[in-house]
Amino acid sequence: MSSDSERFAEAEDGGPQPEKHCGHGRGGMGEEVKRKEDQRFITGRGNYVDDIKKPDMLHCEIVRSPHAHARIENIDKSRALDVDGVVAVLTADDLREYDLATMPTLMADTQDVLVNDKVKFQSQEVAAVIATDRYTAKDGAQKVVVDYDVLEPVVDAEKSLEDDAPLIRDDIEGQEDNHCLDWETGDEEATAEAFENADVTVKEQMLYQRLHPAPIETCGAVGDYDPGKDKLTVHMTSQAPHIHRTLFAQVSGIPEHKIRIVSPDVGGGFGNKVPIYPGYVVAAAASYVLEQPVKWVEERSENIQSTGFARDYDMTGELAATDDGEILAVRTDVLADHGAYNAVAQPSKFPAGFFNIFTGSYDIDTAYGSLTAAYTNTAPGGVAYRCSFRVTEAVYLIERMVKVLADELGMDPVEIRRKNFIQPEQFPYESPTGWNYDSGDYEGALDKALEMADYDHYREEQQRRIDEDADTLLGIGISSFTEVVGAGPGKTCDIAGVEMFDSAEIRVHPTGNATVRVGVQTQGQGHETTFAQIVAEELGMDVEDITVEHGDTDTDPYGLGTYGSRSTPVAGAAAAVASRKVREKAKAIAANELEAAKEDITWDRESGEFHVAGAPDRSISITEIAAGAYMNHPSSEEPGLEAVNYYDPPEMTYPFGSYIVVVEVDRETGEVEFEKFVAVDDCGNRINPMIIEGQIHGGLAQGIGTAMLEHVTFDDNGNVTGGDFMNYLLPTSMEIPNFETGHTVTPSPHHPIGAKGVGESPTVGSPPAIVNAVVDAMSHAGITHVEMPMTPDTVWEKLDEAGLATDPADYVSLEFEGQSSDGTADD
Ligand code: PCD
Ligand SMILES: [Cu+]
Repeated sequence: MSSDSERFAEAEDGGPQPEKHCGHGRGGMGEEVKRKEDQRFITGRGNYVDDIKKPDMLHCEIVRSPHAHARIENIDKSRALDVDGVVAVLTADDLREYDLATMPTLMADTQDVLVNDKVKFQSQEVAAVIATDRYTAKDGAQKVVVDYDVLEPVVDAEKSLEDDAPLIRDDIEGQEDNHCLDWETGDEEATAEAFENADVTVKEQMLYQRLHPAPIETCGAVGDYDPGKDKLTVHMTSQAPHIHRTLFAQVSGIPEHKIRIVSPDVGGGFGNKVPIYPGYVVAAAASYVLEQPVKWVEERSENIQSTGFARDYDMTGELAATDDGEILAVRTDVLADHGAYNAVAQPSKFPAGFFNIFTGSYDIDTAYGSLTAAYTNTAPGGVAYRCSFRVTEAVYLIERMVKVLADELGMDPVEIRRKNFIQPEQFPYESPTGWNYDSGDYEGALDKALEMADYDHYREEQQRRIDEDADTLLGIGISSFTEVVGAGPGKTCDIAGVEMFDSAEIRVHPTGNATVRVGVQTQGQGHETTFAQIVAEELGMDVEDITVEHGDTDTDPYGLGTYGSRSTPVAGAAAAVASRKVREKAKAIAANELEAAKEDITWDRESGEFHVAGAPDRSISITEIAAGAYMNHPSSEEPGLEAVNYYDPPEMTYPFGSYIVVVEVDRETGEVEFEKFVAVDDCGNRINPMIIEGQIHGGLAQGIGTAMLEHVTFDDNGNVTGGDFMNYLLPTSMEIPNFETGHTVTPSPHHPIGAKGVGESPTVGSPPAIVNAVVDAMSHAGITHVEMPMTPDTVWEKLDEAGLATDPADYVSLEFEGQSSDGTADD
């Protein structure tokens, strides 16, 4: 560990800490503490929204449109109301009375809670049936008769922008076509000039297909209005409870202090649980109106078909370079499908998210990007699926283009990266599109990955197979990505106007243990462990003596929630700063107890104790100090021992990594198998290496799903043809290879404990490595790109195009050998 920790000096009393804290054994920074929360999860004692039971609780089922585009002519509730046990049927007309027929999206568009007039995507929410149990609610939902005037749908962004496309948003005044927004970044003229003067230019079009984040737990809510206290409690699957409370207050007119949002255990979020969905509003509104708790929980296909999708960026990338591989400029143009409403989930001043980080890990002088977004008759979305607001799309673009350029120049993709990397001494580095990278050592991570992957050996093996015309081809793909995570600062990043800071509150109790409350919300990341580790490190406490709470707006300090890998960069910083505030006060109490001056008290990180300078034997632990704070507090201080910090980050953090993937491509079937999968990540100082390892494994699995299997598809009638797990293919353990992980440590210079986020890195970084590998297997025959998901038929078509496919006739005759023409075995 020493070489890592030598990279930075430990600032006096609390600067960035070495990666592994020499094992003082209290479960602080760098220790592989087992996850505290797993005790309840693995013994079946988790408490998810659907586990919540309330006396007199009603159940809600949503009636959804079978059509993608249709005007509602009539809704007949009567047969549903006749069903025994059905209590109410709600439509937009009922919600309008309470001003709840529509709700704002995160980008300030207006979305129907229940369809007001016109259905705009298949599975849109039309009516809600409330009944005494879920089965009765479902029976009732089937008896709601809706008359639709079916309209022509358009589910393709390019077609939706054609002149004769049907108008989707006739509810927006003055809207005459399906154009949603335009955006641009960088210097168009300078970029055009660089392209004109370059030795070489390359261009490639690539679709980052529509994906579904697919958490194990679907979305759900229990609305619970208490007329006695005039208070509305909503238990819901939320990645951002506080901002959801603020939005609920703004939409409903109920004062914010009369609303409590509780996010209990959440079974995966992945960005899917950032937006507000109509179901939440309906459950809350129904409980308010009926004065009884109302539960709504989605089914799987409802979740896939109607909640926030991700990506759907059709991108054109271009690079301009010198003959010897120096990249001079990047240009990109994007056609984005935003679905029926502009409901992308990102800071409000960033209509294309953080896509303009598309210069990646490279020191490129000139860049220009433009984007057009369109409305289509598909569910709204553009959520940051394991992605810091479109950084995934940006990383895919640049890492694919670097491979395209390397092939064009006949250069090794390693060499071209080395030639263009931003160098360690260039940090802080300002990119041509205005990003301020905090720190990085890209070559260090790549070198480590190359060594782990046995790169040279696989290059030789690749050539051998080409020379010998072998049945399988080998491909080696690299991705050296940079992420940008930890939104704020508040002055540039906000959600619905609220600045993106985060918070932590620490209360040390009289007997020496502590409760920590944070404004972020875990969905499986292990915050109950890692936040306790930060406080244990900073206060010299044992990790077992610290309980972390989150997800209750009545008790936790206000925060913006967990997504965009922001918990560690922002709330993690708040936890460290709050701890240091407690430590300051602890010094005053220590001085009182030890009968010394406060200025003479120092804190020793190793022992976790406070002592009088120059007299290490006169020391006192945080437990004794806690007692002193309540039982013998100095007159200079208030009693008690607690602190709160609201942290507005000065900058985001820039984790990075290098992934190397080796694949074998079967020339006969187009099947791709993973030979080797190496992932080297750098997230600065590491809190819990075991949790990080888990984060990387999970995220790589999702990267493989993206590259190989997943796609939400539609037919021309607007039917979702990829809307259930029979058709939307998630990877299982069968498809996942053995991962070899490694790390380097480049601390964030501005973060109180030198940490950067890591949760998204593997999903952001791996798809281009995988695609680069498959392309690499065929690039000697002129193939420059393969679209995701790279199913066997997609790959086989490319093999065929390149003249590399084994004759399909051989394949067919082999298959039917020994069989008679009617398909029965002839023995
Ligand atoms: N340096 C460092 C960093 C980090 N860490 C750790 O790791 C984790 C993570 O972190 P981060 O990066 O900060 O992040 P967060 O914020 O916490 O989280 C978030 C992420 O996370 C991930 N992961 C996960 N896991 C799980 N289990 N589940 C889930 O759901 C999930 N999701 C996903 C996503 S998608 Mo978005 O929302 O789309 O935007 S974003 C995201 C945590 O526990 C922490 O503490 C450590 O240790 N160290
Ligand atoms: Cu994205």
